Amino acid sequence: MAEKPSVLLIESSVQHIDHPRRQALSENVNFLIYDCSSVDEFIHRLQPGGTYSNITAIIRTGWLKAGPYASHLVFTNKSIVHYPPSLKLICCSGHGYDAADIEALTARGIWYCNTPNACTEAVANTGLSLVLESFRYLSYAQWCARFDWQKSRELGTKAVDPAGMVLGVIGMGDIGIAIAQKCEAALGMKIAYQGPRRKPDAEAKLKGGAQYYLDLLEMLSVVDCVVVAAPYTPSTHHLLSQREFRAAKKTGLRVVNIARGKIIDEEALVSALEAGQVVGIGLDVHENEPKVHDKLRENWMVTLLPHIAVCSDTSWANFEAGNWSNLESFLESGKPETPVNQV
Ligand SMILES: O=C(O)C(=O)CO
Repeated sequence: MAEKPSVLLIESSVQHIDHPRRQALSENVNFLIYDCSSVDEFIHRLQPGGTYSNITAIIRTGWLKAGPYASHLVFTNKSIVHYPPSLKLICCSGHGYDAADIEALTARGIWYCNTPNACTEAVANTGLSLVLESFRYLSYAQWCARFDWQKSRELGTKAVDPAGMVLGVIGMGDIGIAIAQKCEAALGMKIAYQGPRRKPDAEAKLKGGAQYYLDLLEMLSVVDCVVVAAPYTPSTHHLLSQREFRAAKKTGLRVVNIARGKIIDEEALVSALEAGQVVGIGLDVHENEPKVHDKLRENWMVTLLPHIAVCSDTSWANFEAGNWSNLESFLESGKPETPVNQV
């Protein structure tokens, strides 16, 4: 009888476990549980004769930012060069895959799968709340309710309702569209978007359509709030910086980021906030996570979250289902369902 393929599970401390499906899979594969205390130990176990030397797949059930192994960058070239020839598939929960070296994996003939759409709803809900926060400063109001009721009275002249205002979405992918739909439907906002190409299909998903801008500065000069929903790549590094904040409308720009922290130059954001070019901020992601910029922490116009846009049991159930579907499809046909690369 042929030996069952070995699958290494990198479990997250936060996860939703579908026991029957996992049990069914364990009849066909031999699950190994990742319990290395460092990347060096992981590399050691990948060597011939090591516990992980003949694995076929790695499944990371939490997304790259979560769980006890968050700092183990096991999908970068430091580890990839040591992967055994048997390894053909990596499945990782989450939407973004900037923390994995896709080029090096492809060159080694290894599929890499994310779980597209598993967390679109969760991240878009967070985007919607941060957009509202950036206009209404409710996290500050909550602080006032707890510690200084009287201070909250100033909000009567400072907070603004977003109905009729323009939201500019950078990156009109699934998550960008979902945020735009929610902000249009719930807050009555008009939608503009920027990206490398016009997306008529996305525009058709919005009742009032959406105005496309190829040029970011042009879009920033007309929007009241900008939400970053683009992937992090070398070309989106510090996409929003001094020059972009200077292009903002004189009434001030609100800035929301649910994508990746390094897309915004945080020093430039702080300067723009201090100069009044930016008048409201909602950040789920930060330039140097888990560090949060001190000047942002201190400012009442800023709502800060610890990269939790994705965190709901709904997302975790979807993550797990997506990973198992990819593994099952790979075992059946040699090709997973949602690879981000072609091998
Ligand atoms: O899924 C991801 O990549 C996230 O960072 C969600 O917040």
